Order: sequence, then structure tokens, then C-alpha cells
Amino acid sequence: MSEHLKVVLVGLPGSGKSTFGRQLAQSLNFPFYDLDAMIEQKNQMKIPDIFSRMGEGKFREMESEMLAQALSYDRSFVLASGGGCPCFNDNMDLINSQAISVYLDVPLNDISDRLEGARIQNRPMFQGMEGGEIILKLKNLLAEREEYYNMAKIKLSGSDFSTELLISELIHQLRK
Ligand SMILES: Nc1ncnc2c1ncn2[C@@H]1O[C@H](COP(=O)(O)OP(=O)(O)OP(=O)(O)O)[C@@H](O)[C@H]1O
Ligand SMILES: O=C(O)C1=C[C@@H](O)[C@@H](O)[C@H](O)C1
Ligand SMILES: [Mg+2]
Repeated sequence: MSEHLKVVLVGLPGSGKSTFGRQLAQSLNFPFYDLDAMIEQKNQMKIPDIFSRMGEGKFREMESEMLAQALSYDRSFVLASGGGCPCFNDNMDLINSQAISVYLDVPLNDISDRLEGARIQNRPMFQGMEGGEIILKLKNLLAEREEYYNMAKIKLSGSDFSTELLISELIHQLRK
């Protein structure tokens, strides 16, 4: 690993990677990158349009390429990955070789409440769903993905995370 501190947040869609990632970056005075936003910017297209026009396979290919590009930045940063990113193309191994990964392990009921209140049309995994359907989808995604998320070096469980606590865990990891 380089002398820079690279932090990558992983977790289910709606677990708060973008929201908490931005807060963490601000506390550390690091730049914040959002992998989904980087892919949208490069393609000049929203994620749901990329899924519908190019297909999920192409999206996953671009996601892995963008991840490798972001991880190679010669500086410290906080990166919010996409919800599915760790589970394709050995991405979690790549993340762990270059950065400290953090899994945001949030109760499914809380994620479901958030997604119902959020702009769900921007999340192709949940389009047209509500209430019970969202919970069911989250349960299925977690069953498929938990083994990858659990490869993260730090796991934060709960629904509201403290940047101070994570910073002390990051320092602990760096001393290992
Ligand atoms: N701690 C929190 N308490 C309440 N609501 C939150 C919290 N963190 C995030 N949210 C809200 O939950 C929604 C999802 O958060 P966010 O977009 O940060 O998740 P994400 O993990 O980046 O999702 P995605 O994988 O889809 O990009 C947003 O509407 C956000 O405002
Ligand atoms: O959970 C997923 O597979 C996804 C989550 C989002 O962050 C985006 O990367 C995209 O909508 C796919
Ligand atoms: Mg996000």
C-alpha cells in the first residue's frame, strides 16, 4: 500500500456510502470521489440509462475500469464505491490491495425506509418497487453480496456512523 490513506466504502445501495463518505472526507480534509458519479460523468449518462442502453455487463466492465483508475490516484482520498462493485471481477481484492475498505452494515429496515424516501428512479436495482418489495430485494442482494462486503478491513454496524470512531479505527489499521 502507498504512503497515502485511501479509504473505500462498500455496502448495499442506500447504506449511506455517498452521504457518510462525503462527511468522512470533509473531516479528514481529503477529496471525496463517488464511483457511480465518475461513471456517469465519463459516459455523460445516468446509471439507469447505462443499464438500459448498454446492459449490466457493460456497466460492470466500466465500473471495474473506473475503480482501478480511482485507486491509482497518487493521493489520499475517500471513495464511495457502487453497491455491487465489490462483488464483480475480483474488485474487492483490488480494493484491499490499495486501500482500507469499510463496510457500512446497516439494518435492512432502515435502508428500506431511506430508499422509499429517496429518488428511487436513480437506482435501477429498485425501480418501481415499494415497501415489502424493497426489503425482499435487499435481503436477496445481501445474501449474494455479504461474503464480499465482509472482506472489508473495517465493518461499521448500525444506522448512524461517527466519523470520529471510524478515524480512530483507520489509525488503528494503519498501525498494524
Ligand atoms: N445516517 C443516515 N440517516 C438517515 N438517512 C440517511 C443516512 N445516510 C444516508 N441517508 C439517506 O439515505 C439515502 C441513501 O444514501 P446514500 O445515497 O448515501 O447511499 P449509498 O450507499 O451511496 O447508495 P447507492 O449505492 O445507491 O449509491 C439518501 O437519501 C440519504 O440522504
Ligand atoms: O447495487 C448495485 O448493483 C448498484 C448500486 C449503485 O451504486 C450503482 O452502482 C448501480 O445502480 C448498481
Ligand atoms: Mg451512492
